[in-house]
Amino acid sequence: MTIDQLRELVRTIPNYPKPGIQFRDVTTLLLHQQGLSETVERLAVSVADKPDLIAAIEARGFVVGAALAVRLGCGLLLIRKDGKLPGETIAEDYALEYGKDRLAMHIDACTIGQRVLIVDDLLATGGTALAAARLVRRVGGVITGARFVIDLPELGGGKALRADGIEVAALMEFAGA
Ligand SMILES: O=P(O)(O)OC[C@H]1O[C@H](OP(=O)(O)OP(=O)(O)O)[C@H](O)[C@@H]1O
Ligand SMILES: Nc1ncnc2[nH]cnc12
Repeated sequence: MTIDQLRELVRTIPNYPKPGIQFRDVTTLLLHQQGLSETVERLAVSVADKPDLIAAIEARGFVVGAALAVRLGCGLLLIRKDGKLPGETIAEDYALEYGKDRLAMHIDACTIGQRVLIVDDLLATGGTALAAARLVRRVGGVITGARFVIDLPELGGGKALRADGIEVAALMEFAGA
């Protein structure tokens, strides 16, 4: 499949969850057998250096992150919305395109020096991915990069991550907020 064909599988829902937001809905891409496997394969070949762990961000990032971890042969670190993990956690607040939230991870999910790739379905302002990077770094993990299915470049997430020294790639872009 071409990138344009993959792009056509992403549905756009206007004014969700708030007026003015063009919601890029990856669930329609996930429904498509070939679209899903092509997405995972394209992400996999974009990773030159296999990390120890993939840090996948709740909720949509879990889907892509888990599939990519199996394909690359690495472990999966779950970054969850605060209050969902049973063990001892650390947490970071962040802002996103349509609100704010708090992410958490188990304090023992990553050891000092482990190499961690951040994975999510979509990059907008970068607030979520940067909060995930802060969590991993707080326990001594090394961020090797970040991968997304979709980038909304006008929201500046790519620039913000690169300014933090994180290597970033996404499979496709959508214009506008
Ligand atoms: O770059 P940012 O501006 O931080 O936005 C990107 C984040 O927003 C979406 O998640 P959302 O918080 O809507 O959660 P969900 O996956 O649980 O629906 C998306 O899946 C990313 O995690
Ligand atoms: N426009 C958007 N569509 C889907 N998920 C998002 N997360 C942040 N902004 C988003």
